[in-house]
Parts: sequence; structure tokens; C-alpha cells
Amino acid sequence: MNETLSIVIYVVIGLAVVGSLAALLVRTRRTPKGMYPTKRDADDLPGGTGATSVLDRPGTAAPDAEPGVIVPDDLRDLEEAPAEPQAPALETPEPVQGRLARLRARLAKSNNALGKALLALLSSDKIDEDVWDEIEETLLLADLGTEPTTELVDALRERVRISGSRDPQEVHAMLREELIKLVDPSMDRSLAVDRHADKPAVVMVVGVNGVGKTTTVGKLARVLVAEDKDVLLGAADTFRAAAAEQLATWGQRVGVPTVRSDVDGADPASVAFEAVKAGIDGEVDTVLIDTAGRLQNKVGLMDELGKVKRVVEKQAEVDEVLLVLDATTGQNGLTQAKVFAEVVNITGIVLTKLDGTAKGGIVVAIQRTLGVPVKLVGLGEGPDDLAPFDAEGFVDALLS
Ligand SMILES: Nc1nc2c(ncn2[C@@H]2O[C@H](COP(=O)(O)OP(=O)(O)OP(=O)(O)O)[C@@H](O)[C@H]2O)c(=O)[nH]1
Repeated sequence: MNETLSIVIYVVIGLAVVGSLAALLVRTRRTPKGMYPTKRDADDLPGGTGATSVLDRPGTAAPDAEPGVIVPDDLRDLEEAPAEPQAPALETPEPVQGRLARLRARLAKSNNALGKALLALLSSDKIDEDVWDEIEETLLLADLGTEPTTELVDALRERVRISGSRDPQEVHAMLREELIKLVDPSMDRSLAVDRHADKPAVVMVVGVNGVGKTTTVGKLARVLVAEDKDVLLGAADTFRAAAAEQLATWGQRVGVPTVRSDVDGADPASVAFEAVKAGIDGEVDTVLIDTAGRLQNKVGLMDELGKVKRVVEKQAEVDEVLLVLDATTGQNGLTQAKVFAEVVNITGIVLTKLDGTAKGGIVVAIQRTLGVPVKLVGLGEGPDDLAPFDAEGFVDALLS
């Protein structure tokens, strides 16, 4: 009996011990709400009621999430992104033929006052000294420059004296002829972009920051793609970090590769060298090189551009050095042009933002100052708003 009692007592004590141990275990395993039971990995989301700290990135309410839960957009993008990133559809640039005519309205709009004022003055009943003074002033305001203005006024005076005509059509024709003479249709405005027997043509694009240089390289790539050329871009503007990215994006849109450095502030000459090397290896038609232009220090600019050109010339001839100028900067553009002309041998001018200025006369002033033709004009921010320049089309736009 005693023995049976002892066994019962032992069993009861044993059960009690097991029970309390189990209760203890269950309690220690329960984690306070919102706390992570183990040490957190760096990429774990923060827990607890402080979970809103995840929202320091822009986010929106996800339709399938708990009410009040905002999923950061970048995380949602990841969730919703297709497994294989799709290549963007390639764009087809507009044909180059007839571009200036298509964009003529833009030029006419901004330079309307010039043409209209000249025609009105020249067809007035009496052309006296005051009228000639006004004509002169109008031309100077359009940034034509002193010497070309005097030439034009003298030529018109002579023709008006001889013909005595005030007929608007005749006056229009006279003015058109004289303006075309000033813009000089005899200048060779062709671009040297054709591949040589065994090497690509190399085009360097120079100019100060902000004039539209990178945009121009991108637009020019499209012009060449529209002409069925194989093009390669070199992002030698390593000064501004975003410039290479911007250029590569232009290239991607039309399937043109870009050689760039992933190191900020890399040596521009070595990027240019690699671009030309890749162009030779890839047997492309044209290599376009975007460069950085910091005018604060002429010696630095000279060193940098000179070096880029010398290094490129170790492998291939530089066929074109295009200087990009912003037409809205007027006389400032002329000063820049002179500095660049001292540093490199400029073969052509790209005049951008002509759609935003009434100073179309700058075309004449720049050509006169540098003795180099304007080869391309930028007439808007659209990807195909770059047109080959021609004297007649330009003057017709001014007088339309
Ligand atoms: N309206 C108008 N805007 C233009 C034209 N060409 C370029 N732009 C604008 O000018 C701005 C500057 O262009 P960018 O190409 O970045 O200038 P950038 O000279 O390359 O500057 P960096 O890359 O810093 O050297 C951009 O907003 C362009 O869209 C043009 O012909 N007309």
C-alpha cells in the first residue's frame, strides 16, 4: 500500500515538473509583437509599430495590401517587373531631307519681326535717311554684326536707287538676294561623316556646357542613322557625371552603342581613344565624340581638347570638329567661338536654340568671325529638331 502511494506521489510530482517546464518554454518562445526573434539581417524591414520608417522612399497604397500599408514604389516595381527586362522599341528618326523646310515655321516665328520690318521699311513710299537708319538698327538688333550690316545697307541703297522700285515683290526679291549673299551659299556645308577605306570617320563635338552639346551629339546620331550609317558614340564629357548617361540614352533610342567610363572624372582622352578603337574594331561608319568644355580656364581647355584630339589621331584622322554655339547668347557665343578656334581647328558650327531667338543674324556674324560654315541648326528640343543648314532655306524662313 505504502509502495503504491509512493508511486502515485512520484507520478504526480513528475507530471507537475514536466507541466511547469512546458509552460516556461511556451512563455519564453512568445516574442513581443513587432519584434524580430533573431538578430536582423541588414535587408530586413524594420519591425514593430515603427514600420513606417520603410516609407522614407516614395510610395503609394498597394491595392492588395492591408489598409494603411504603403508599399514603396521601387519595391513594387521589383515585384511587378517582368523576369526578363524588355529591350525598348527602337525609334526611327525622321528623314533628313527637307528637315529645314519642316522646321521653317519655328525659325520664321522667332525671327518674324526681322523680315517683316525690313520689307515694310523698304516698300515705304519715301526711303529717306531715317528709313535707312531704321533698317540698319533692325539688322544690328538681329545680331548680324556691324560689317555685314553696312554691306547689306550699301548694296540695298544702290539697288533701290537704280531700280526706284517700291513694289513689295521686287523689294522682297532684292532683299532675299542680298541676304543670301551674306549667308554665303558657296560655303561647303557637307559633313565629313563617311567611312574611309579601313577606318570610321571621327567627329569631335566641342562647346561650353549648356549650349546643347550632348543633345546635339544625340540628334546628330539620329541624323546619321536616318542616313543608314553605323554609328558609335564616345562619352568623353567625363566632367559632368550625368552626361554619359544622357548620351547613352540618346544612343539606345536608335540602337547606337556608347563607349563610356564608369569612373567619375575619368580621363576624357582615354574614353575617346577607346571609342575610336571600338569603332575601328566594329567597322562602323562614324564615331561621334562628346567632349567637356570648361571655359573658366583657357589653358586647361586647350590641354584637354588638344590631348583628346592628339590621342584620337594615334588611331584615326579627326574628320570634323563641330563647335556647338547657343544662338540665344549672341555676342557671348562669338567670344566662345574665338577661344575654341584658338584651341582646335574647327570645321563647322552647330547653332542651337535658333527657335528661341529673334537674332538669326548671328549665323552671318559667326561665319564671318571664324571663316567656318554653319553646318547644322537646332530648332527645338525634339529628338529630330536638328537640320542641315542651307543659305536659301534660312533666308526664306527669315522673310516668310
Ligand atoms: N529650344 C531648344 N532647346 C535646345 C536645343 N538644343 C538643345 N536644347 C536644350 O538645351 C538644354 C541643354 O542641352 P545639353 O545637351 O544638356 O547641353 P550640353 O552643352 O551638352 O551640356 P553639358 O552636357 O553639361 O556639356 C537641354 O534642355 C536641351 O533640350 C534647340 O535647338 N532648341
